[in-house]
Amino acid sequence: MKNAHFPVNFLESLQNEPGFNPTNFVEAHQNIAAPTSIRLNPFKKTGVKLDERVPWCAEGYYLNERPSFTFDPLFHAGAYYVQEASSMFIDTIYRYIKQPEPVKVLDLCAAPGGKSTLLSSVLATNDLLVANEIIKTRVPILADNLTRWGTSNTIVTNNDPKDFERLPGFFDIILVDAPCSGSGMFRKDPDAMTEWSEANVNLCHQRQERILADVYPALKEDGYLIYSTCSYSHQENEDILDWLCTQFNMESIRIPINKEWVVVETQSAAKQAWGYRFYPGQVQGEGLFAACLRKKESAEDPASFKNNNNQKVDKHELELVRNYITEPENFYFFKVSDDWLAINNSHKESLSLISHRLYIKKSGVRIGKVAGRDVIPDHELALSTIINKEAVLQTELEKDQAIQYLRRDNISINTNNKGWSLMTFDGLPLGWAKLLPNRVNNYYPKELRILAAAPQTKIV
Ligand SMILES: C[S@@+](CC[C@H](N)C(=O)[O-])C[C@H]1O[C@@H](n2cnc3c(N)ncnc32)[C@H](O)[C@@H]1O
Repeated sequence: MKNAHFPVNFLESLQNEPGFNPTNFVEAHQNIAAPTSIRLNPFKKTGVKLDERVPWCAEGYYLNERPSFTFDPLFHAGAYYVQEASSMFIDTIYRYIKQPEPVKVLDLCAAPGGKSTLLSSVLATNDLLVANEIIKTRVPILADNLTRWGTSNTIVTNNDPKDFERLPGFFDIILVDAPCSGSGMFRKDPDAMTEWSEANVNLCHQRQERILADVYPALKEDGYLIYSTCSYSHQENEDILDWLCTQFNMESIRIPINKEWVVVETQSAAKQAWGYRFYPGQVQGEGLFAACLRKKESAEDPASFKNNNNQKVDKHELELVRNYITEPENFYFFKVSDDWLAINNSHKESLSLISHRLYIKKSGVRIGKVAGRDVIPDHELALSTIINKEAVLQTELEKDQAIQYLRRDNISINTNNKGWSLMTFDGLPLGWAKLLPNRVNNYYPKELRILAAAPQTKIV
């Protein structure tokens, strides 16, 4: 990117920000391209070898160039997520505050799902992740990314932060990756510069306070709040930490960082709350601010949560669908309309509570519908990490065939097998097809199919 034209007053407004180096910063925006980075899915291992690690994230790697992810079947299989490197710092924070007991985690501002898939990688099966997005049109991308990731302990909701007051003291950890003025993304998205103004920074600050005040009651006593923005502005970062510590009796948590990362550790003016700033030109990544605080005061008694969700179960159908899941004894099976779903047993009660208080868009893994003695398997099952692959046919595809399949084109396969089959690439499922005597019916979801023309350059 050449000759970055920063908004009026932008650079001046950053002069006193901790660790800000205008020379490095301008140079990075004018002459250094934003690095490309991906985060591998620890539950979907492939033979891909990468060597340049993102230092603050166990599964994060830099790539030498930006390949066409759309034309990489492993991307569609959920083997990795394309994520800006600085954002992966949430991995360091989570691993530091991680408790031995099962936790309930809320990602309040979750779409498109970068930090949700990250959290989902570090959570155990008996931990619960609620990934929420307020904007309805952004929920499908969040749900699709989590479906690709394949974990079974996630619930996706579409609610306003205020609605979470219906779950007082419910969450052990809340991540608020707040909507912000977006200056941290200027290098990747120079168009964002046109929207920046000091007035907008102030509006964002007010909205951030409102979001945090709304969700605060849902955090348990001694629970952790992780706050992040992709803004450099004090008003949206350290000032928010001061406001939180003043308003809510929270204590700041200092996160150990390695000096070699060149992350800037800051403290807020009034309460000396710790924060972590990432500047392009100093770190290999974009702008990020992150901080972690702990709630000290008592929440409402979580024991007030009671539920009664004993659905009548069709035993014949249940027997059929159980076969599709590994270790079905660890799962609670339930129906939504005609679809069977499964979620870890430990989340049965949470699911029931949440379903009475919030608007659920996806929960656990959708297995499919029972039709007579058959199960029509769902796409979510194909991509999930709990599918019992021994119970289903599998057809391994070459790369060209995989792309045809992902385009939802007709594919021809030389096989004598018949019936539902997982279509796999490099051993990882991409979706379902039905093998018939003379043809293959492609059941890749229409809304997910590749529409783009093939790239001219070589795919790496
Ligand atoms: C920085 S983005 C989140 C990125 C996401 N955490 C990730 O890592 O992929 C902020 C999100 O907050 C949502 N948002 C916007 N206004 C909001 C509000 N008033 N309350 C809660 N969320 C809001 C946006 O739709 C957006 O998805």
